[in-house]
Amino acid sequence: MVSGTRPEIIKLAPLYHQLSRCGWARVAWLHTGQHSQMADQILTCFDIDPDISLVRAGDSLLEFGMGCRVQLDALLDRSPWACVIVQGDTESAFQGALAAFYRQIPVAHIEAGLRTHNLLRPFPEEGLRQMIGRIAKFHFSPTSRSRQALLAENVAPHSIWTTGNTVVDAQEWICKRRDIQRRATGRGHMLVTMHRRENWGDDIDHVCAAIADIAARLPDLPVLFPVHLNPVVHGPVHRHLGGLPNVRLTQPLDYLAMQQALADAWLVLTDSGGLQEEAPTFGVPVLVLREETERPEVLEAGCAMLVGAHRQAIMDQVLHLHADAQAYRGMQASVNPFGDGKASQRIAAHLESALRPSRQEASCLSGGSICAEELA
Ligand SMILES: CC(=O)N[C@@H]1[C@@H](OP(=O)(O)OP(=O)(O)OC[C@H]2O[C@@H](n3ccc(=O)[nH]c3=O)[C@H](O)[C@@H]2O)O[C@H](CO)[C@@H](O)[C@@H]1O
Repeated sequence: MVSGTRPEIIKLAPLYHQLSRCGWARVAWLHTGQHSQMADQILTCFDIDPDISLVRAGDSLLEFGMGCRVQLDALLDRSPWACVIVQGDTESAFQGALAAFYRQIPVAHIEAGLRTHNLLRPFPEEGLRQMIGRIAKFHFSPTSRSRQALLAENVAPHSIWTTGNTVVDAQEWICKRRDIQRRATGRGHMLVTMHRRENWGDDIDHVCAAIADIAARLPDLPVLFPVHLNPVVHGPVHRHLGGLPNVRLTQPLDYLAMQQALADAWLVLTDSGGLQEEAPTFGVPVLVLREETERPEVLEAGCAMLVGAHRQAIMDQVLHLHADAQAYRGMQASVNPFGDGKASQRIAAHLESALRPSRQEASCLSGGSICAEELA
């Protein structure tokens, strides 16, 4: 399993534990180092100690990607890997898939088929996810819509399984173990996160201006903003919002704290894919700080709305939901449209049926009595 960023670790962790328990497979967790501090928090949260950690070859995405490719190829050459599992749309996922593809090792793509069909938004994730979809052998799509997107790209139907998103499995995993439930009295806070590349620059300024407007108009509404460590985000957010009495800027939260923050939220403002999928678990409405989403299911379920990075649109929607209790209730999801918490079980079962050696092969592999001719 090859991953490197916070969201990948969260969405691969349930599958890692599922496969580690099943007995028919030996699973290795490879961390690429794309995220460091944010990744360490999450790995600890999910009791995962990587079997292999790459050395990050540089700060730019180019240097990182090149370093990944060289190290991954050497590692894949060393052992007879049956499959490389990647998740989503990051550089780590793409490099893991590409290195496996060049060695003709089957690639299993988790969260396959999400599309905005706009290669510039999100950039470069939309392109990376499509390219992984081109070279993967096993496609695990969260919803029927993502399955349809793969079929429209001529991905073979028998190589696609619709399983739900493992993000809901991860929530269930942590909520059971750490007793996450709503503890806020009263309305709760407005939770804000931003990190997407296409929002960098003016868009961050516009969103921060909207949050400052809201903080001034609704002084009794606490705002919680865990600020992504990337300096392109961290700088402007602290410049615009630092020092406002009802806006709390924090370090990125560990996963446990983030789920508790979601459970206690009145409203979520985010450009995060994962948060669009997680908020419905707690029935919290989402205003998506993007022009499009590869999660239209959340819009169709009525529990999220696109507001882009438009200062006035963000302000209007927040004030509307704050004033109109009926409109707010209409956005509170009753079920999560992205999954039922059993996606990792389904994925593990499909991988077993596709990869587990037959009895004969297993015997031959272990040097047993059955010989190669019988296998032939
Ligand atoms: C285009 C797009 O949408 N791509 C997505 C992107 O992931 P994302 O947009 O969801 O990224 P983030 O928002 O960084 O992560 C979110 C997770 O992090 C937790 N979190 C957040 C803040 C914090 O302070 N503490 C935390 O614990 C939070 O609960 C959630 O689970 O890449 C993934 C990998 O390829 C893809 O799967 C995924 O489609």
